[in-house]
Amino acid sequence: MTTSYDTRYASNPEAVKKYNTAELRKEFLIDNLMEVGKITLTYSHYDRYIAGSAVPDKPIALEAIDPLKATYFLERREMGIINVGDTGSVDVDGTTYKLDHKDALYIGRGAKEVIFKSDNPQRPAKFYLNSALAHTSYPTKKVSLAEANKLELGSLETANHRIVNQMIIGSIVTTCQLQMGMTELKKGSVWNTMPAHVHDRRMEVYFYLDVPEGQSVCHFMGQPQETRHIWMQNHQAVISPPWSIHSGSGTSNYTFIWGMAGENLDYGDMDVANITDLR
Ligand SMILES: O=C[C@H](O)[C@@H](O)CC(=O)C(=O)O
Ligand SMILES: [Zn+2]
Repeated sequence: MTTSYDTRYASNPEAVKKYNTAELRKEFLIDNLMEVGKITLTYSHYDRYIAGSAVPDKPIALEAIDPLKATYFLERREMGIINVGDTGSVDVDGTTYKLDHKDALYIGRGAKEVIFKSDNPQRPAKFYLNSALAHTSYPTKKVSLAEANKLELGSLETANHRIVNQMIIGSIVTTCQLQMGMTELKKGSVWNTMPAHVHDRRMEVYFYLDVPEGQSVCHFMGQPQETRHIWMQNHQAVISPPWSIHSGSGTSNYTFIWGMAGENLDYGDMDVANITDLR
């Protein structure tokens, strides 16, 4: 089996208050990404968002999984892809999109045949995948890291100097629900998304990468006055419910990919939690 999936139901913040470490990780952590020769997917019932990966040692086709009850994966969905490995390509209904390290691809609803390939199977492409429901079909488009809309946030003094690369975002690609990008922390900065925020109208998934060997990222989640943490390793992802903050602090600098979907497409529509009010 090249494709496997795992289902995560939505949980109530009142129930999550009582979770121990193992329960919290089982519910929110995605720790089976980037397996060579496989497509691994997590289907979250928050906005029916799917996060996963495809690492082709030989060409791998995207197949519909049972919970979609669809004849092909993108029958009612759109997809965003960011390559965090070596150069590869994605064939979408016969058109080849070459993706270098950190390039993104948006695929609109209705694409029937999606095939993942690596240029060199010894050094495979590592495609991180996010997918949301789509009400209509918008054109497929590649977005390189150079084409991203860049926001410089934070400062070295507060250990959160970082560049937010907005890649799959309104001004660059038209999507139904999906927004994706990659935030790179500068050397000496370890905090992401601080001050933290929630957006109850959108769920979000964070995928951590560029975490050096022997280092980790401590990811903070929960309602702003009821936070919990999940220690995360390189190439792991975490589901952020709409009611949760999503912020992290690393033992070094690192990068992460954020992806979200829900009620609106307004990136700046966040409810920021004051740092001194966090509990
Ligand atoms: O809703 C937006 C997302 O949480 C991220 O884009 C935030 C982020 O990359 C950062 O502050 O570093
Ligand atoms: Zn957010």
